[in-house]
Amino acid sequence: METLDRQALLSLLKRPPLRRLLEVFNDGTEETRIVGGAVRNALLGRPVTEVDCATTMLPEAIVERAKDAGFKAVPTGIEHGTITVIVAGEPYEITTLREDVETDGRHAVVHFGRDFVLDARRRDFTINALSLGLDGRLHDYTDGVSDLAARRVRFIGDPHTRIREDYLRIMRFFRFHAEYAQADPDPEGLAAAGAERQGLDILSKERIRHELLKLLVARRAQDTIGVLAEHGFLPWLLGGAAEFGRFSRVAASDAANPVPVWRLAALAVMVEEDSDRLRERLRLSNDEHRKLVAYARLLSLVKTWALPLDAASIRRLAADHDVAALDTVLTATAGEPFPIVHPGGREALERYRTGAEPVPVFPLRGGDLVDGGIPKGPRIGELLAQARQAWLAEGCRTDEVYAKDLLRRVLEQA
Ligand SMILES: Nc1ccn([C@@H]2O[C@H](COP(=O)(O)OP(=O)(O)OP(=O)(O)O)[C@@H](O)[C@H]2O)c(=O)n1
Repeated sequence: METLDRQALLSLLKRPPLRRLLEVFNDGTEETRIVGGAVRNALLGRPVTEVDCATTMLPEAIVERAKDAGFKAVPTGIEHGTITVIVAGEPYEITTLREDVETDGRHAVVHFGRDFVLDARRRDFTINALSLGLDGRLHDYTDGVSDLAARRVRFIGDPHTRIREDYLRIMRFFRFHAEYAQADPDPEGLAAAGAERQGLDILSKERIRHELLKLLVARRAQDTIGVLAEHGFLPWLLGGAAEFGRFSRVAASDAANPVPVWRLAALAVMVEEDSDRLRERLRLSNDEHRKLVAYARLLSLVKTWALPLDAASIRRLAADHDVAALDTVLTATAGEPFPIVHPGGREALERYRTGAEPVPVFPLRGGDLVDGGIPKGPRIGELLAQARQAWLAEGCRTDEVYAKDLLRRVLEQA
């Protein structure tokens, strides 16, 4: 059992805007507490960036009281009873206590209540159901404290029932496990997640995307993605094959600054078509899609590169492609027979990746050709493209002598 940070928990109540908020929303009749992630993270001694509160007050009354106290109130999820109250520039979500009685696996029709116990029991995991009162009392109705101390993620009550209320909880189970747990996933939760996984199909792509990208960069993503691979979840989530070994190598090397899209590339992109499928399946942005395509192209390129990748090859690849994509490809494939990367190539890549050496930039512009007497028009683009190929083949030099000579050759040829 690890210790929990009670001091950090109580210091939440010392934050002046939060304290002020709780004082306004607690009186003899109404009660408001800090709930969920803020309590969990404070007890773990982790940073608390968002604070959610639960209250016995109804949404309209929250708005009215906030205004009386001079706080701004924005109804951000009024149908679920959520109002964002802004105190000294800091936003807090205050939600009326609820009991979700009707669910269809995606949405809940909310019934407001006044009972903190019922509100805790309708939540997903025991570690997410803790609440803290203004008086400093920690309320634990679901054994969340002992699970938190044991770094264990468990559903509240019957996992099947909790999952059927919202199938996204399958993803959340793995995401929270990867972020907070220590040992293997809770066997009951894992078995239920496997049995209910077909329900993921009814969820919106945006919700899956959100949880999957968070899971990919969670603290113990490597182990947890390994569990998903072992239990056959990955084809289900990704719609195609997965390369766990490549993911694992990237996750081991980028831990200080993980980027979800590169981890996704390593895990799920083998050929360019995978990028298109993932864009559709996970509603990726154009920029994310572009990165997956860059990864796919580099992967096929370096695997068939005729020579071992030395500093000159890396210089050329870096000049012509996305450096982060190149870095991810070479890290991902490091345990494979191809490509062969020379130490000099690795060092060069490291210099480009960290910015210690600038990535070479093609030194000619259309204007240089126009100044040299070529008429404006499509021919300029063609000549520049040819010159660029020559520049790449000749070592991507950027000095003035070379640039002038290149321009001279282009003009002669035209
Ligand atoms: N499908 C869901 C989503 C959320 N919750 C509850 O709503 C709270 C807030 O959800 P969310 O903001 O997603 O999680 P946090 O705990 O705040 O953690 P994080 O910020 O890492 O997402 C959770 O603690 C959990 O109690 C739930 O029971 N079922």
